[in-house]
Amino acid sequence: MHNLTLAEIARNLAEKRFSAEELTRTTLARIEQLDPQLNAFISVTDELAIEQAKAADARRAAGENGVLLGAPIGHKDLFCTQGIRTSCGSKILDNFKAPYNATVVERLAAAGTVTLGKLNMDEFAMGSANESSYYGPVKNPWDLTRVPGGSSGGSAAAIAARLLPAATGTDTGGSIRQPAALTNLTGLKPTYGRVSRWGMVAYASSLDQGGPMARTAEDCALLLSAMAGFDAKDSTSVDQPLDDYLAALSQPLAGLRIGLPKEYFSAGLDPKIADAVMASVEELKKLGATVTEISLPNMQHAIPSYYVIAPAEASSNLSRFDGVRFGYRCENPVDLTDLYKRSRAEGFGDEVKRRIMVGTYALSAGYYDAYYLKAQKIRRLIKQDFVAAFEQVDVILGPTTPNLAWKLGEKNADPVSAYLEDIYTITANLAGIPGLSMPAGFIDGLPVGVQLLAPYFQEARLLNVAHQYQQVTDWHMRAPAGF
Ligand SMILES: NC(=O)C[C@H](N)C(=O)O
Repeated sequence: MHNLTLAEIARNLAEKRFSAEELTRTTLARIEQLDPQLNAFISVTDELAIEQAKAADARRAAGENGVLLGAPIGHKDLFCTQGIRTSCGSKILDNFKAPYNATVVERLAAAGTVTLGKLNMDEFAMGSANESSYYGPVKNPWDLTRVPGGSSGGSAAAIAARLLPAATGTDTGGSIRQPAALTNLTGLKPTYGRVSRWGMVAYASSLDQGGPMARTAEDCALLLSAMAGFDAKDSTSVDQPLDDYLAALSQPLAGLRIGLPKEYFSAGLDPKIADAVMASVEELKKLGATVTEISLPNMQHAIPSYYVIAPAEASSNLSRFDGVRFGYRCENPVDLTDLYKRSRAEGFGDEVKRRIMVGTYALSAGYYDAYYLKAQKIRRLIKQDFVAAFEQVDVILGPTTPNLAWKLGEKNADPVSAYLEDIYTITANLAGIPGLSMPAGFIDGLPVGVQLLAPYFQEARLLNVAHQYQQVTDWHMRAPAGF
């Protein structure tokens, strides 16, 4: 059962080969048996899962047949779940039980999904290795001595190890696509505004976007269809009708114009990854795509501008965690200032503190123009690069990451080396365009991801290209040994 995709589960449930409750109990047993090796779950919500599974079976018995009815999923632990711990991977929210459900959680529950748990993540989604979590690092099922990527590393590890067929993630600067690449998954960051951010603990509000992670593009299409859409509770949600993501999957690729940005293949990219990416291009050509070299000249400024904008927004967003209203409070404060200071000093981890300091500095009087404003101007240039490129091509293709999954602890001494892992992914966040990572091969037993980028609101196109590629390749079907 554990190797089934969401689409296959839907067929089996419809044919009554097993019930949602049976599937849920089997999945819970597998999580209990195997998760200790991975640390992918912060909370396993077994009672809720059984309750939701029974409800899904009852809805099916009453004649409903939604594709996600009874589908097991997990949520990254920054989506608020009513009455259930929503920790954001941080000590400061370790005791926080959300009083309401995030829109994404609410919509997926209404579609009949069964929530098996809340998934580990980098603290406040800050990281690319899932090592900054208060609950300890997550291990990559392809090699337990390596990182799964981050910040949605728990979601990635759980799906790759077949503990779940699919999960939610969020992507502020690559956090869905980079862990998907490092664990052999398909992960989609939708256009900014396509998926509601209401009830998602905010990191960098102008960049954060929730999205699906699964093994196949088809499963991502199934999840996105339920997650996405206008939400009046999120002021940046865009009121535009959803495309039919499932119908789009079967479009032939004949005539598809692919752009390869020369900046994505320059120094810094592992040459073996470059070879795997070019092999995927050859497959797409066989499906009728044409290929042109393009340029995204401002890409080199993406990391510096992201690491001003994201910490600046984080320093503002995280000011609400003060020991008074939410979460952790220090013991025996002598006065209010002491309460603030010690609650935050004891509650936040090192990476979060580093970013709060950088962000506060960048926003402080006298430095705002030099850093934040300049970074915003660069952001505009990056967006214009994409707009110009998409006049020539339909999708942009390149590596998702410059390296394969690295050893746990390897980049801890030098945070900037981890920041550089986001080099190919964060431009999509800065511009707000959608991006997808799909499995494209292995090097020394470790997965390689290929990234596809498309114009605003063309998630259907990304899913279509990935699905067609997955019809002629089987990388996405490979499972790690031992899982
Ligand atoms: N949240 C993300 O998208 C991850 C990114 N590596 C960051 O640390 O900001």
